[in-house]
Amino acid sequence: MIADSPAALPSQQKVYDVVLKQAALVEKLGKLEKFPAIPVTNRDLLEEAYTRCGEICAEYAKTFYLGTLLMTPERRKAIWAIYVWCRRTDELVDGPNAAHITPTALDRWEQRLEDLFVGRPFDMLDGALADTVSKYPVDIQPFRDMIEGMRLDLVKSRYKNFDELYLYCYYVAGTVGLMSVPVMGIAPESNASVESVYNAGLALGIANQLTNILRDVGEDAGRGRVYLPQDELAKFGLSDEDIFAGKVTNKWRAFMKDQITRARKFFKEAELGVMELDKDSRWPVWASLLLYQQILDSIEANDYDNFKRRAYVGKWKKLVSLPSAYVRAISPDVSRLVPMS
Ligand SMILES: CC(C)=CCC/C(C)=C/CC/C(C)=C/CC/C(C)=C/[C@@H]1[C@@H](COP(=O)(O)OP(=O)(O)O)[C@]1(C)CC/C=C(\C)CC/C=C(\C)CCC=C(C)C
Ligand SMILES: [Mn+2]
Repeated sequence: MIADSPAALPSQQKVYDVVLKQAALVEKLGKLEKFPAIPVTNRDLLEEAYTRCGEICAEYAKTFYLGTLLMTPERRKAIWAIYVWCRRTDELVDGPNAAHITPTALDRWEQRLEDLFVGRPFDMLDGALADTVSKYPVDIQPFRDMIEGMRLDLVKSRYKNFDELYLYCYYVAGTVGLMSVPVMGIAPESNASVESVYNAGLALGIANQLTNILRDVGEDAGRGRVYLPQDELAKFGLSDEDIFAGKVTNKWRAFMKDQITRARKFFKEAELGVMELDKDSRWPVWASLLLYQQILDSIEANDYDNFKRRAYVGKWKKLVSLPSAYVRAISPDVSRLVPMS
């Protein structure tokens, strides 16, 4: 779906404005690493902060961490800093203290974000991100929007239609694509327009989140949450009651096939952009794309029982995917995205 086409959903058009703003920032400031870094008074402390970010990343996302080791040291540190900020943001609503999180706490977290973007970090992990955003053309809006997604999670547990769900997926995951592309960099030989590459990054976030949602249907239902479009459930003769009953019926299988097809379309859209990224950034992206896609295969292999069986990608399959991602990352390819005008 071309987000600026008349057929696009209102939420897709709204999100596309953020893509355009981010792309304009990159074009205005140059594609990469042209920023003077904010003066850092204690370089050792900053290095320590980045090291800690790397450790957290390795602890929570081992495969992804391995992928980042192929990136240049500067980019890898920046991606770790972004990862840690995202992880901490998600932990606010999903972590051990989630029951105590109020909108005011999220407002405070957002104030910390605003502060770090102007070079006033609250703690050392914020300090790493402050350094990153001073070096790369990263816009603050996707970060604000991720917090908005967490706000939504505090008050909303049903999604009327895909338009509403798309916006949620953008907030909590599409934003990650928009935060990461400026660091990963667009290949100097790429003929694609900046916004088409950002759009592909956004699509990867959306695809990942749709996959997350489909994998976690049973777990989310256990928390009283249904992250599925209510109108589409109704179209298949299903309702919340069926989700809470957790029985795999033919109606459920048909509904799930439809949802999986949609998630795969977003993965396809994302694939087009990976080859436009800087060469040394492609491998971790391919790896995450291939691994996440396999979760959809696993749901199918479980005969669509995402109520009681958790779809996962086994160690062996993960291992096999890594060289395959590597081969894709190094193979020469011609641009298939919208060329620069
Ligand atoms: C051109 C092109 C294709 C560029 C690639 C752009 C790119 C790097 C996109 C990354 C997409 C990505 C990994 C999105 C993350 C989606 C995700 C899993 C979001 C999760 C949200 C909340 O979901 P929920 O609570 O339902 O799920 P859990 O049960 O908690 O799992 C998140 C947890 C939000 C927080 C996100 C992160 C911690 C991941 C942040 C990742 C990075 C900054 C690194 C991304 C880089 C690579 C190489 C994958
Ligand atoms: Mn979470």
